[in-house]
Amino acid sequence: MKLFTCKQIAGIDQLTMKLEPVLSIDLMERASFQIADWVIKNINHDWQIYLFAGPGNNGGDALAVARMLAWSNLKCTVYRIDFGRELKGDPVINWQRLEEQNQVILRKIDSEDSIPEIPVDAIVIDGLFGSGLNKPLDGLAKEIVKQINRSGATIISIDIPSGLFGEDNSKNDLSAIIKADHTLTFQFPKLSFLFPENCEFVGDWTVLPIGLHPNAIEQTETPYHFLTKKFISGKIKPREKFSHKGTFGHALLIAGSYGKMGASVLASQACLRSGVGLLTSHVPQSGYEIIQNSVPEAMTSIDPSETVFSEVPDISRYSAIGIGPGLDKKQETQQALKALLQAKPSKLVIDADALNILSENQDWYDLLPENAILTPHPKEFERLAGASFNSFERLQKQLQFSAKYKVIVVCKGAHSCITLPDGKVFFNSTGNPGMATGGSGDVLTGIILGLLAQNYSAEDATLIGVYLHGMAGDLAATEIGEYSLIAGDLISHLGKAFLQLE
Ligand SMILES: NC(=O)C1=CN([C@@H]2O[C@H](COP(=O)(O)OP(=O)(O)OC[C@H]3O[C@@H](n4cnc5c(N)ncnc54)[C@H](OP(=O)(O)O)[C@@H]3O)[C@@H](O)[C@H]2O)[C@H](O)CC1
Ligand SMILES: [K+]
Repeated sequence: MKLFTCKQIAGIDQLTMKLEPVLSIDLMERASFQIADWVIKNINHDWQIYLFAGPGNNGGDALAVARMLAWSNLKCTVYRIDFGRELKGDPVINWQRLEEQNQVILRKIDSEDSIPEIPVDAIVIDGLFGSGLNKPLDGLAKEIVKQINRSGATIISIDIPSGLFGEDNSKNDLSAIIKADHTLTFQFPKLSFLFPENCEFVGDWTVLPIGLHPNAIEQTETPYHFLTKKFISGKIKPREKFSHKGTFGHALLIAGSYGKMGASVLASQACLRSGVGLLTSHVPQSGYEIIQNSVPEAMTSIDPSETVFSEVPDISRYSAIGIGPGLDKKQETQQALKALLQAKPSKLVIDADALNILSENQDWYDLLPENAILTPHPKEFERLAGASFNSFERLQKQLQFSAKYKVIVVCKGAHSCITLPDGKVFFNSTGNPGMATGGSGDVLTGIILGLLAQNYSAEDATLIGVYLHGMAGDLAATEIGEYSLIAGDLISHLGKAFLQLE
């Protein structure tokens, strides 16, 4: 699914009105109906509903929602912020319709004294400001937001929590943003919803389709995408009847050191469960028995060192290479990593300690092969590319890094963010907090490696791998919950995840 900036969404609205055609008031009615329908299905009908309406179309939505909730006899009071300016456009029509309906209590807020006290067992519907916010909230608007946040009531935001920008909140006043329990957003999630620091404002979010015109969406260019099941399913290649293990590639995994062999075991198992034909796991001598016993399906390549990776094996036989999990950062490992990069492997995944070694040797970045896949978590990315003030700034750094070194970067987390050298950005839609546990990243490396070896392009191996990894986590969580989830559960649910994509 494409993701757009708020400005672009306004453009898509305009195009929809022209192409469908539909009047703006009717588009507002359609959008508001979706909100009202969700509210009616999801809230306790005995509770008082406080609707807050701002001066623009977000406020217009709130007014229409109030009228629709009254059809179902819900107890609604509308508070319309009054900056002393006349309402304009569609909100005027919706105000008049509410007056005519005469079933909803209508109040205006024109000073701090007129801001209501809101009881805890109330529902607040926040239609103060939406995608048309043009500066941080202050004055009366900020006071209303603070009062709503203080109330402890259940807050449902229309389209976007009031005060939050759809993209960059680096310069925003964070004390002047609604902290919603639920955000009901129109047609597309906004970029800022995907950044962890905004979770306290956005709460749980739901996308409500409002029938924006497919041609308008198609015509509007964007670098931002949200991974969907349909998109990923379309990338999975069927396994042909006459294929054999040679058809599905031979992966080399360089992982594990004395005391950290679990990383090699997990990544090896995940690689095999991702459909690779053959896997060779390169391990130090002390890891030989461990890997043979734990992953009998894998072949082994044994390093001369007893404890760490110290020498690159002949890489010519392998279709893809993965390096990093559990490697440690000993001097001989650092030199061996450099030698591997100098050998210019054509398909490479780099994770964990291999990334940490790189960040301590930044002059090696130029050795990175084109389309190498780097899978840092935010801290590892910070070591690679420097600190960022927030996730939006980090995304800009990530894009620069991908473009400069022509590599794919996966910044792992909730909604893992993937950047490509051509400037495209993909946010993942699968996964859950249960996956924040040791070994989860090793599993991802194994999956991506397995797909790369099967001759998926670096881009596809990354997108499918990230999505599958999260999906396996979601399937595991439905069976055992998030608390008890461990990395091994991701591997044992990979099969079911693949089945869902067929
Ligand atoms: N496709 C869709 O998503 C649809 C969305 N709809 C809804 O429309 C809003 C966007 O509506 P818009 O009128 O563009 O914007 P807002 O309602 O967010 O607010 C604009 C007004 O607010 C004033 N403003 C902006 N920032 C501030 C501020 N910091 N302090 C005070 N006032 C502010 C602005 O006034 P200016 O004079 O400054 O321009 C405007 O008066 C979207 O979010 C959806 O809810 C449609 O209903 C259906 C299609
Ligand atoms: K809002």
